Amino acid sequence: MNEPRIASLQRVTGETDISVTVSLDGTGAASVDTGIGFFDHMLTALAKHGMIDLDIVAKGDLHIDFHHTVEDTGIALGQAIGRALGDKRGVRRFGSALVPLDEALAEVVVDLSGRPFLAWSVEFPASTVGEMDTELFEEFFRAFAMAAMMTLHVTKKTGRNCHHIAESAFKATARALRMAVEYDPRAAGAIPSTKGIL
Ligand SMILES: O=P(O)(O)OC[C@@H](O)[C@@H](O)c1cnc[nH]1
Repeated sequence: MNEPRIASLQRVTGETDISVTVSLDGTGAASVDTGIGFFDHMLTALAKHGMIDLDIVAKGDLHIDFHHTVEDTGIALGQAIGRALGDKRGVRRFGSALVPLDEALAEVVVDLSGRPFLAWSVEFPASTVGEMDTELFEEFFRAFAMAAMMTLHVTKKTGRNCHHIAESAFKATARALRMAVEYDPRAAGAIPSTKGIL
């Protein structure tokens, strides 16, 4: 326990080429280049508020649309976080956060369960924000949760501005994840599951 939880990987398909490095015990330093400005802004917020150092370079078939790049970034990031977590010995496992951005309020609950699941309850009043289709946020979070083998509930409590709604969801995910991956001082290095593995 308390070994540096760092993971790097590269995921290459016929559609995307994505390199990710994560450090779960970082300061929230981020270097993100996906070719999609708003997405970079969201991933930078995820790093900052999750206190996860994040280095992402994603090259994708953006001439088609942003779908493959957004989804595959979720897969690669989720895989890297899952790899950095290892056996999850001594972690809190559960995390939750309510985070506003102006009129928007998002609630996120994370369980590092090993059972991948996304419960998405976020409606956007418009179909785009920046140059991104708002429907892609669900694709990102689903891919991320599946690849990280976590249970993830993302709920919009309220909100009207799409930028605010999206950013509150990413920030709440960051804070919930930060709580879940942190070491529990009372866990004494135990696996936080009655079945002995996660
Ligand atoms: O974390 P802060 O909200 O202090 O800063 C980021 C935020 O100001 C900026 O991303 C934003 C403000 N309104 C929409 N987005």
